Amino acid sequence: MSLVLYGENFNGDPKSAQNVVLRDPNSRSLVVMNQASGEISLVRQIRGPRIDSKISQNRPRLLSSYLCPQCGTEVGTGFEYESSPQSPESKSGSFVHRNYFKLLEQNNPYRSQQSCIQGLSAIPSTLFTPGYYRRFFRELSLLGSGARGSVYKVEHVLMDNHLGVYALKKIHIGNDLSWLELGMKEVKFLSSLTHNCTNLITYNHVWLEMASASGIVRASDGQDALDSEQIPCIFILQKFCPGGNLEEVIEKKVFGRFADHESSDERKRQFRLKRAEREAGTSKRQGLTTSQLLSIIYDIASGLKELHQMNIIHRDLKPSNCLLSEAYDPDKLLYGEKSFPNVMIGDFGESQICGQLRSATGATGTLEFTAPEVILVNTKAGNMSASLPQFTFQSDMYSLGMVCYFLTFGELPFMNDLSLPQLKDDIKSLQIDKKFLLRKHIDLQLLPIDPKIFDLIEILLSANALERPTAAMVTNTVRELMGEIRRSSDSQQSILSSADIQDQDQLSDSEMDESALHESTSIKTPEPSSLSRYLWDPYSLAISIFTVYRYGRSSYLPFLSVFLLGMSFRAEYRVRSSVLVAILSSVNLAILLIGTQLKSASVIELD
Ligand SMILES: Nc1ncnc2c1ncn2[C@@H]1O[C@H](COP(=O)(O)OP(=O)(O)OP(=O)(O)O)[C@@H](O)[C@H]1O
Repeated sequence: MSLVLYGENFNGDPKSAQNVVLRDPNSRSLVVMNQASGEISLVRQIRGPRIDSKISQNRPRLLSSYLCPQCGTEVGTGFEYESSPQSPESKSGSFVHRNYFKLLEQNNPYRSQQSCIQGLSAIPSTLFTPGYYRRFFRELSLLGSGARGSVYKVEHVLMDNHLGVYALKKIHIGNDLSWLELGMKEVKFLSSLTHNCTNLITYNHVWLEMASASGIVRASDGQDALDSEQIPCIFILQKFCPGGNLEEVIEKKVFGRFADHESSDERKRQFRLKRAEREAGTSKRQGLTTSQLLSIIYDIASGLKELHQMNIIHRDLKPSNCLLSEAYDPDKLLYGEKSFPNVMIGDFGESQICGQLRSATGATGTLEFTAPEVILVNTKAGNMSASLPQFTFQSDMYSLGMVCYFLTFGELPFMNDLSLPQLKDDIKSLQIDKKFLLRKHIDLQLLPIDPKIFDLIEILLSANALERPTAAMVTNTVRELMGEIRRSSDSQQSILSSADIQDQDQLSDSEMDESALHESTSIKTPEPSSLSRYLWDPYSLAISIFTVYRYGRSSYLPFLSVFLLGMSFRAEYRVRSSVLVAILSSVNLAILLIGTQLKSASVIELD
């Protein structure tokens, strides 16, 4: 997609044609590039309709006035620009041209000043872009650190204007071409995602720059050993996901576990809260609901499907590499039309093209999520790449199965603190079947879920790679399951609305899941309220008729009995009135027995 700017500035002379390379609706700014000179300038909207509101209404053309923030002159009154309506960015109102950050790099006046890296022999100095990071970005916070580098939340700043938030991965490569190669591998895969994928993290730009080595090597006294050192780094700018990673969200917000970095006050507060809930009997069952699980599995499988269609094997799929497009709130039921925020797969540092031979180092992704057939046991040094078991699309599907297991139980099927060889043995001998999963789910007293999810986990974690479904098959299965749940909740809702509107108001997501669970297991266990309806109602009717017939108006019992009968037909009193009807029938029975005994005693006396 491209935006073509025309209007006063475009007078038919192609030399003066301008391209909009970035549009930020928040600051009402456009960055425009002169096609002929490659020069970049920033303009801000001062008059006219808001650019985001109009674009979202699918109105392709706008008339606006813009101000040059540098000299303050009003420029381009009457600018019009067009946007392709199918562009995903145009829906959200923001737009970043694919080459925008590259264009900025070319506009960087410091590009030629590379004296500081002349001493480096291995990496050619022409590959560096000194000052680019400091000039165009402001570091907001550290998002996390992985095996190869740290990820920061950064704000893109141009001429003191804030133009969007990004995630920036900084990998210290030192003076080592092999590390550079590894870093570039990630970029190569990221850059093959040319279109905007809903379930894959897209990348914006990559460059090399010298950066502080602070925090990399610490001396024994805890001080930074390389504090003042500047070492070569690879910077990878990518889409920022505000919801954080799936591992933290599941552990902390779904299963209520404490994070390592949580303060002791916060731990105490959460502990007290849980204890109070337990004592008050209000503690909720833990776990995700069926619809939430399906939503996450669908997103990750869709991301994998896209990757596999591009012939790429991810190789390191795990919850910490799955990022959320917005924050998860346990009290929120809907995120747009979904039951969980959109999940995107990131970190392509281990990815490879299908068929490419594995390196002889035998490196795997994170062991717990790695398929048993690609785990190396007793690998001899010098083993040839070709003789090593190779990663496949099916090994990615196994990782998806392990992610599903983690989402369902909040833990993995391996013991903690295993040594590496023990863990490898456990992975190789792992046998997961539906019975085991059902048992575990019951033992952990988690929220009820549709057992078809256990079928899915079982088949994805199959020891035989050929039995595992493809990503496309998983998305189809999940879509069907979602449809079934929707249909069952629709029919349940229509029954409820005709039977009892109040009950319908209280129907929660988890109750819908419970009904789906009963339906699909075909063990038709009636819920308590319907049990009482079928058992108690005819019984209470009979007992009331008997009480009225027996006592007439001579006692208060018939009145009480009719009152309770009426209550038992109201859903919200059904359970309690059943107890009262039971008391009433016991009282009736007692009076009947005492009466019979008194009668027979008086007959004996008379005799
Ligand atoms: N695009 C992003 N948006 C928001 N947060 C991100 C983004 N990318 C990464 N993060 C955060 O930074 C953390 C570190 O990411 P990184 O990919 O470097 O390592 P990792 O996947 O956690 O570990 P490893 O390198 O061992 O695979 C992630 O766990 C995530 O919380």
